[in-house]
Amino acid sequence: MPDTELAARIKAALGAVEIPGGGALAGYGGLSDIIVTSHAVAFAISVAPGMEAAFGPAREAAQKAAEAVAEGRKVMVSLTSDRAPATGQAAATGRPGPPAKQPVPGVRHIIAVGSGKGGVGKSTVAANLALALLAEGLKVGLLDADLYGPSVPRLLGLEGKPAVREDGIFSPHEAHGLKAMSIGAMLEPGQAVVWRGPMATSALRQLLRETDWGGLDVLVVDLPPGTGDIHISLFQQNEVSGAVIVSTPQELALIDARKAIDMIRRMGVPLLGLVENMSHFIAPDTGKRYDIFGTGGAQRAAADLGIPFLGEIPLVMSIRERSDAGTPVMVAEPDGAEARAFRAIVEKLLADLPALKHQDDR
Ligand SMILES: Nc1ncnc2c1ncn2[C@@H]1O[C@H](COP(=O)(O)OP(=O)(O)OP(=O)(O)O)[C@@H](O)[C@H]1O
Repeated sequence: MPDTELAARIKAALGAVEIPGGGALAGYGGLSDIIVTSHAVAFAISVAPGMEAAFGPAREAAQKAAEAVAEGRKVMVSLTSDRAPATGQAAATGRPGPPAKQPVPGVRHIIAVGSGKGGVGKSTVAANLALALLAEGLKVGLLDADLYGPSVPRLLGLEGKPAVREDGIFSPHEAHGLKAMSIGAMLEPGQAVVWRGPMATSALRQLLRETDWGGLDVLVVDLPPGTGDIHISLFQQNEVSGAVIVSTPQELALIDARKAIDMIRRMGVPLLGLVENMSHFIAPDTGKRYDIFGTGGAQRAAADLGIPFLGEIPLVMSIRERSDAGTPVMVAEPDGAEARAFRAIVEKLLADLPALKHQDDR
């Protein structure tokens, strides 16, 4: 059935969902467009501040009504208000504050990997760092939250969509020893642009919290480039142990990286450090190093910003070729120089965050 037809059927089903104050959800002005992909259905209900709890039952009823006609697709209904509800101390003082941070079930630590701009190799670094953590004997997952360019399926060679259990919980893909989920599995090519704001954050929440991670020591989250709704939602709603920023040596990328770093700082998430990717070129025939972009830019920037410099990854054809073939260099050439560079970064991370290794800290 064409997507628009299914969207119309879902809207019709929402005609039976009552909203507070009377009337049906289908005719409510705060109901967003209904997005239908081959695997998922998503829509948002936006309510006045303070009305979130009152709309809770309507949201649940909407979820059930949509599921009944969604032909097996995962249904994501988000409830949003213009202002975050007041909680904790903020509530006591009458001031609005962000919702409390929550641990993710089945996950001890989250490490977010971000970048100022796209195309700097953030996903490549995230996947190889996840594999280097795995090589340290940790149980590791990789969540691709890069809505605008999900690349984890290509990097890890994932095929098809993740299985959904009867209770609606995702069973993640398993690849190279990692548990992996990608927001890409929920999207049609070219559809990312419509998944803005509440819909994107709702997708992230469900991927995080409605996946059977099965007891991970660390979940590496590949963020979209820059700063946006996904970042705010991840950092505000979840306990994140730290963030790694990936940058290329070019100054422009570093300026963008500074913005991302400032934002992470403001959100109170520990900055684990900066990784310089594509830092220099190694000639495949002679093994000679060429500093094509100049040297030390990221290292100086890290020092200026007062965050650790975690290390540099060379620009090498094999990293690209291995990634495109679905077998990251950490798996394909575990003893090579590039894999050693990723392992060295992970050693620094573990030294700075020893709790990652200690299983009994929660
Ligand atoms: N060190 C490297 N050497 C060679 N090629 C690399 C290296 N790092 C990444 N690449 C290649 O650069 C391209 C972009 O990498 P990747 O998708 O990881 O970047 P990204 O920052 O996550 O991009 P986006 O923001 O679009 O998701 C890919 O083709 C990847 O294989």
